[in-house]
Amino acid sequence: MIVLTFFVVAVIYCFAVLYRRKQFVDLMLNKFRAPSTDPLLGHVARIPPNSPGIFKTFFDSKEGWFRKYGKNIALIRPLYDVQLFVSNPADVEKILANPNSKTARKADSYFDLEAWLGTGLLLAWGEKWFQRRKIITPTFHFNILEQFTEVMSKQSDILVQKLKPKVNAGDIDIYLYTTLFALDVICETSMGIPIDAQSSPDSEYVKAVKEITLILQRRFFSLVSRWQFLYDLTPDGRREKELLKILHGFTDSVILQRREQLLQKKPTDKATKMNFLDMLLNSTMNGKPPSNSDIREEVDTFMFEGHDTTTSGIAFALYQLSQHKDIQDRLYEELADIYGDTNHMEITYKQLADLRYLDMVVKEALRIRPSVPLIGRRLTEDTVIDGVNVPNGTNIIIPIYALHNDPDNFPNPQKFDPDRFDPSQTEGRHPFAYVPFSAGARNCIGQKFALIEIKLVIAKLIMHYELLPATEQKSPILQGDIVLKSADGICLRLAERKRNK
Ligand code: HEM
Repeated sequence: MIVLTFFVVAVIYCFAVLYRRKQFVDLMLNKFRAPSTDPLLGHVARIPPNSPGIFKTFFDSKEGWFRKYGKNIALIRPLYDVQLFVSNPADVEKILANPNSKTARKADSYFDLEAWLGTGLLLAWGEKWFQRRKIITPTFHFNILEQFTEVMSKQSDILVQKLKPKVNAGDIDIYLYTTLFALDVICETSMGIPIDAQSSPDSEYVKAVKEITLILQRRFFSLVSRWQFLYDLTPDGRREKELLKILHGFTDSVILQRREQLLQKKPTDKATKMNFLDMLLNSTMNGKPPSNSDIREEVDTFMFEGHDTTTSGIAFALYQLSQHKDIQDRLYEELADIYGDTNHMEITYKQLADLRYLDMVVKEALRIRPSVPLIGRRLTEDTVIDGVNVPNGTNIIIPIYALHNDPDNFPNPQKFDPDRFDPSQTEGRHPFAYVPFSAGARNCIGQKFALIEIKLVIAKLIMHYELLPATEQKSPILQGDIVLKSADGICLRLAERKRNK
């Protein structure tokens, strides 16, 4: 009898919750435009079950939902779960620049990442986030970035050498090269551990990151993923566990090596004396040394955020240059004016600031193909969006890709045009129309680091090689697996740079 009563109460409770959620869905659909929904599956029934299909559904420049339904859309996931997509710059500003945003929670969907990244800086919120950000911020001080530039330069030279055999050798997938380069950079700079990924290209870690990000994207739309015990029984759930062993095993080994080096007081080299990992190992959290799991969650966060994002930024920028000879020539001229025709150029941190056209090229590359296509927040207070009072607790997704490719913000958005970022043309643009690194208190802590890395490697490659369009691939098939990627690689051809100076 007790069991039966419990069962009946539980069923009534579930129905009451669903009823309340349905009422909220109806309210949101009344206020925000969206395609028609299935009663149980919401919009998932209308979205193809594969990564490029999902991306196209939302972001296609002609047929995508943001073109059809406007800037702010209510997406309904199974069981009446509302995710409000907001891409009106004024509304984006309200969410990202909210003075309370330091305690802002990330959207619920981020917590699918928790098994991998723990509650490190990306997922943390409130006091924990505040303390961690304070400890980690000095890692990106000017003096340290200046030292990191030497490592980035060295790794760029290695990349140039690795690409030599590919000159006049047909199409290559440049993504495969930039991902190893970025992994080497993050390990040697932030962790103080050189891993030589560029010399051993079959990195298990890189493959595992690729696969887990795909799985996590599928999880966002899956019905069972809401219940961990059910999700664990699915093929994706089981595979995720195997991948986590590889990912955590890798970061554990990096931490261990660095601990041993520090104990023996033998820093690997001058350039990596002070780094992110040392800063963490020497820090105190709540008056105590950080535990192994405190350190690992931050290392996992940095390894992922610090390599997958820059990989995408570099690869898509090189792709755009291969497609636009005029822009590439102008960039080469700017570099050649400073470095002449030397193959052995050393670009310093200070010089990078003077390369204005390079800066515009990189900004435009991150506009048209932002490495992080979506970010999310959970409202911590009622907020008026588009004139509608959206209640505390609502999940908001900011589709950076849609914002950057909206003709109202950037006319003719599909055109790659670095001149958009000439200071004469940026006047009057809403400051929140362009947010590749997000904005506000929870912006990207690695922004400066990333920009140096991207600029340096592009400059070195352009000085050595001419980038030409691929013969086979028409245009990369985009997919947003947390970080923007391409289903069929990012292809181009290389030729020896013809010196004209
Ligand atoms: C092109 C390169 C990069 C892009 C486009 C990028 C973009 C972003 C964006 C959009 C966010 C906000 C995420 C959110 O709101 O959920 C973010 C956060 C973050 N990024 Fe980056 N990122 C890049 C490179 C890096 C690098 C190189 C590092 C580390 C060395 C890094 C570390 C982080 C961390 C730790 C956070 C969380 C910050 C916080 O919440 O306090 N990122 N990044």
